[in-house]
Amino acid sequence: MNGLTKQQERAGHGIRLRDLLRSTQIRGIMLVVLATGFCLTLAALWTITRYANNNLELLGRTLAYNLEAPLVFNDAVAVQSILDTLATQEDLSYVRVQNADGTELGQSRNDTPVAVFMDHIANLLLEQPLHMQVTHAGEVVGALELRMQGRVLVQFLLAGGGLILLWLVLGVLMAACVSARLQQRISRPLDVLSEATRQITWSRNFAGRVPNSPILEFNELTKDINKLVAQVQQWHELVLHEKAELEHRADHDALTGLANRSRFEVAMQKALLHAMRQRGHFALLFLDCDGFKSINDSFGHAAGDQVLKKIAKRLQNSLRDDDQIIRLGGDEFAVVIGSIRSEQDVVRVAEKILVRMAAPIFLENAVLIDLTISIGIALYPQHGDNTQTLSKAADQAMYQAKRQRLGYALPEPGQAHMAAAGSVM
Ligand SMILES: Nc1nc2c(ncn2[C@@H]2O[C@H](COP(=O)(O)OP(=O)(O)OP(=O)(O)O)[C@@H](O)[C@H]2O)c(=O)[nH]1
Repeated sequence: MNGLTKQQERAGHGIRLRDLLRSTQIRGIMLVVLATGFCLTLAALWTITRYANNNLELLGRTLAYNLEAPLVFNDAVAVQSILDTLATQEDLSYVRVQNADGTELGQSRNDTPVAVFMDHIANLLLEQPLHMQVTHAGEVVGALELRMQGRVLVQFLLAGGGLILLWLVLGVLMAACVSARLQQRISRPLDVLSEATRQITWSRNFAGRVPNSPILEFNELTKDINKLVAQVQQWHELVLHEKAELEHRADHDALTGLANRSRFEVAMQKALLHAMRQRGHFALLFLDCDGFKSINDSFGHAAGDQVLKKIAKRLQNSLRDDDQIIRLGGDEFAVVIGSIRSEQDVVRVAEKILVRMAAPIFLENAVLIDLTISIGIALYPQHGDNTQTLSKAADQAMYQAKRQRLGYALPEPGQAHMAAAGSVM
């Protein structure tokens, strides 16, 4: 992993688009620069070589014209004088003049190291030495042999090399500029796109959307991603909704919407813990309808269901929001009331419930039902210090209330039998 950036680690081990674009750009521009430099050099070399060869021939003709008279008179001094003058003025490295018999009448040679070096370069490119005859009135009077120095050629090569180097530097600078521009115009929108996608995935914020891109293709991709995110969002919301519904169904009663038996232990533990911490009290009420079976038998199961729903509603209306109402099953309900200060508080609640339950229940088909309920009350810590003992105490009190038609009952302090209805500890 050494040498890899965090983004590379995240993206795996592939090359980044930005780097790929940059290297492709630089390679492309370098290739163009080198190719054009090479072609230009070839064209220029060809031109200069042709020019130099023509120049050599022109020089030969000029010399031949000037040497015509001295050669007719076989005047070696005049020949040498012309050679000295012309060879130093022109770019010549070697000139030799012979008369018609082949006798040498004059010679000029530049032997300096620079001239010798340039001579070698000129020999590579030019067709030399140039041999030329000197004629007079149609007769050959002598011959010339001459070579160019190649100074101009070397100057051209140096200048050309410098230009190519400059061209290369400019090419690299151009590549860097183009690459930076590309990064701005392609990589940045792509970075924005991938960052937004990553944010949505990581934060699971499916309400988020990828912003539009100035590049058409990226924009199409953005639209597709956003469509996909919208679908995922819908799916996610559906899953969340179903999950919530399943969770609700798991601990709620389908008929009344109250918490079901699975919540009873949780509610009791919560109330116990709170009361123990606060050194306070709480109450458990067990409620059971009297003769509910006869309602089912007389009016049908659907009517029984309606009655159970009304009872649940009346219980909710009689209690505070933070009191837990649980349907234990059938016609049995439990109520856990926290923050009880005294027994009178619970008694008042039980009486309030009984008053509400005493009102007749009207069913849809104009059936009127009179229903009574029995309530058993147990208080923490007086009647038990855990769920089991409190449940047992409340249950026994409820049966006591039912048997004696008391409405509600509490266990007597320190006794196995139940307290009488309305008794105060
Ligand atoms: N309609 C309806 N009836 C139910 C439901 N659950 C249980 N029951 C019925 O409720 C009745 C409860 O009967 P019991 O436990 O004998 O209660 P009861 O008739 O009130 O008798 P006591 O409690 O002794 O007064 C049974 O007939 C059950 O079939 C329900 O969800 N809907």
